[in-house]
Amino acid sequence: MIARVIVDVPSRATDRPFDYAIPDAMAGWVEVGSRVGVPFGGRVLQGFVVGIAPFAEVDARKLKPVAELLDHLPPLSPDLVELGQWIAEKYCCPLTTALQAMIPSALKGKADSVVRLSEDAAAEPDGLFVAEEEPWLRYLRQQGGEARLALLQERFPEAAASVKAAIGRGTLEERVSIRDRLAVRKVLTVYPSEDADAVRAELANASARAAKQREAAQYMLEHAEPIPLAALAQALATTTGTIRGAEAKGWLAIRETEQRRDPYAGRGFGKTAPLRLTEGQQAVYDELAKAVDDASPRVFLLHGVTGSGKTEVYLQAIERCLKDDRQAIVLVPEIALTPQMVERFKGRFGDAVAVLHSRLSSGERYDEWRKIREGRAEVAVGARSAVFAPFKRIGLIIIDEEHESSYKQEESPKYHARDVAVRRANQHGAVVVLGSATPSLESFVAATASRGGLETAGEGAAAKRGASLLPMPDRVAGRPLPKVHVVDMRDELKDGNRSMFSRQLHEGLLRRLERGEQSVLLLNRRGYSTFVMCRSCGYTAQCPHCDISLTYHQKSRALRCHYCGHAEQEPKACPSCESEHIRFFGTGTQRVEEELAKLFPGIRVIRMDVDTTTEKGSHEKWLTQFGNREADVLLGTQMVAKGLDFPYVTLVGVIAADTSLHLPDFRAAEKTFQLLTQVAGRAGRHELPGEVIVQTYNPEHYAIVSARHHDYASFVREELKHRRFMAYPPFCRLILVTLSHEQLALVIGEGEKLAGALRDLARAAGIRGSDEGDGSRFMDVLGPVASPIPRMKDRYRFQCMLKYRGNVGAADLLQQAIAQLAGTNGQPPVTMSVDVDPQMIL
Ligand SMILES: Nc1ncnc2c1ncn2[C@@H]1O[C@H](COP(=O)(O)OP(=O)(O)OP(=O)(O)O)[C@@H](O)[C@H]1O
Ligand SMILES: [Zn+2]
Repeated sequence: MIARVIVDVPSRATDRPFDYAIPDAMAGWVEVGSRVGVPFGGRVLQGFVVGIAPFAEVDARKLKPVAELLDHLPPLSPDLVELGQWIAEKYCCPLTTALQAMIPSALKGKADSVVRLSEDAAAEPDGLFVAEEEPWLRYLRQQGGEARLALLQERFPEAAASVKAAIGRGTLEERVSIRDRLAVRKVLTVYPSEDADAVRAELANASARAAKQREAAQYMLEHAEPIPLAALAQALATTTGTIRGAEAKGWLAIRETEQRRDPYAGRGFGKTAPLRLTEGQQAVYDELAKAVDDASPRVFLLHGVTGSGKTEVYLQAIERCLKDDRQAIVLVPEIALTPQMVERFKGRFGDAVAVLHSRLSSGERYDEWRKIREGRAEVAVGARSAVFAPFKRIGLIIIDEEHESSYKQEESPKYHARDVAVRRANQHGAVVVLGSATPSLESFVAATASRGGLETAGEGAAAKRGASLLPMPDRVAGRPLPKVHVVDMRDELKDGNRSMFSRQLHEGLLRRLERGEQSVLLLNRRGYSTFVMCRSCGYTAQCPHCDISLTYHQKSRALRCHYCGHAEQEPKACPSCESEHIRFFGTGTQRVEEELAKLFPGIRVIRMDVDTTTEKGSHEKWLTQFGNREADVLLGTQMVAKGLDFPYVTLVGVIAADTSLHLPDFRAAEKTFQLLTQVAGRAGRHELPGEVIVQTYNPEHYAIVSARHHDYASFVREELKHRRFMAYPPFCRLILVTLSHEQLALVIGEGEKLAGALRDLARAAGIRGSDEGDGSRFMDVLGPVASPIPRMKDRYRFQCMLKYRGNVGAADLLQQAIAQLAGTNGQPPVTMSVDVDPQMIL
């Protein structure tokens, strides 16, 4: 049999399967999805098996064999391999990049070639046909018979030929060594002897000298439960050596066993019972339950206002799915993976829940992933990549806060978890639930297009099959949505208030302090920067490697570049005019914190932003403290806007609603509306009524007006008008290509060539521009133009944008165009990064 293998070299030239013979010893073990080591270009590389075939496409005698099989259980299943192929095509990336994205990082590791003396050769030096005194052989023996091939070649360049010859004869075996060999944590564990009676008899006769060994044996007889060696030694106040002595006598056994790392070990999750659903919840649940039972792929958009009880509906739908003996995946934004959220799922489904997110160590992630792979979990709760959870029979995939841009991966493969989920659900006959209080326009249009007759690009995730809209317009228990006040900051200035707090917000905070209630303050820092500017000449500090201002960090008194990490000391005088009137500008969370302390002496503030949440577990710690009412104010960036449910929060303040409104991004208004609605939803979720104060310089902007009235429908109506007029998604689709290189002229030249090639290809395929036909099927090639950040890490950046609609095969045309630019090595002379359906146009 033949294995068709994708080697782990992410380049265009190697992006196809290569055939290898499956040795007899591995027959039946090598499957689609297996990870193998294969000889490739003089080395042994890691690869994935993507096909098994009876015959090779090349001369079978020239075929090399698979060198080794790397796992007991294949890390990927055939359906995941197929999903990977779909991702590679749709998002224009090498297949190996797509497959690597599906496995935990502990399994990734760089593959290294290792050589080892074969057993025969080690026993019989003559078999090597190499003089025993050859330095490399001596070295290898000193190393216990094994060394990295690259290291051996580097140390003994003159011996390259004789090493190669030894490999050829098989006296030196070449293997792949991958770090994951260490990924499973093993501990030495003590087991009771299998023949307890014999041990008892011996203990009765043994001399008194081995008292501690007897004690250990006695302990194991009494407890009969395996215990880690170190723990037993500690419990008996003795050494591990003593216990090994008891093992030597046959009184107990010591074995290496795996120790599973459970990130939530030792934390009790109180078991919760299903709540009695409200009428609104029941109606939605009934629809979902029916679809889950049908087991045919469906997509639902659950549009439920904040606090409408979406999570309870998810929980009960999952329960239904598990009863049908199928598994469920729940995706939540990384930021929302708070203990609160995890608790709700663990509380309902206990140990059947595996949790996957980036704040776990890679070992913990690996163990949680294996819990799924080995069938010990039924529900996976996690961020974006949990969409690849290796379940066999998926019945339900839930995407909470489906509008969140963090579902789009920013590095290759640049996939959107929502689209991948819909595809995966099709493979499994599963139901997808997209839940949000503020659905993305793409999903909303897909769910209403069939009824409202809106013509759209029609290829979005939800549009594929036509999503069904499930509304939940009311909060649980008839609680009202909080009242939203909009404060015009221009009036504050006119009335002589120069503070960052309006009089109304100041007053609101004061009242909460008096009443012992809590407040959440949001400073949307995106688009903000705390930059350094000279008041005399207007100089601003720029990164020497990137065209972007440096950001001031007060703690270290340093200026840092957020793109390349460049750091420098805060200047004492302006480097340009030597004036001393140089200072930092902008309103970071740090400054708000200082201002709060000044205005409200004794106020207890928890600040949550990238600077205060880098440490593992810090995010949790802050929220627990706030939940225990150890602080009056929770101040932070976007991360305070999502998913939090605290009963004593009665005031939400938005310090500057405009910061995201004026970004050079066609989604700016949508992002602003979503953020305001989400953060407003944190107030008054329980008995105490809530109030929201939004400060802005644009009180008449429709994003702010609609948020003020909790009016999603009017926002969408207005926003769709703009999108249609500008021909932006969801009325078209986009592909962004960014070209980068150290040489400016080369970037521009290649950009021109790429755009030219694309236009020619489109014309040849009979695809017209947006201004030519009726607009139902077109493709425009925009650019090349300089990227919004035209230089990053000393590389110049230009971009081309494909704007298209209808079935034009844009990704395919792009691949062809890039291939035309490629040199003999298969790569174009500049770096090209492709982003299909970009979320950010930066
Ligand atoms: N059927 C019910 N009966 C009583 N309480 C409920 C019910 N369903 C949900 N709740 C409670 O209502 C509150 C809000 O529910 P939940 O957090 O699920 O809303 P949500 O729609 O997910 O909100 P958001 O989108 O704002 O995060 C929670 O405290 C939850 O325990
Ligand atoms: Zn920089």
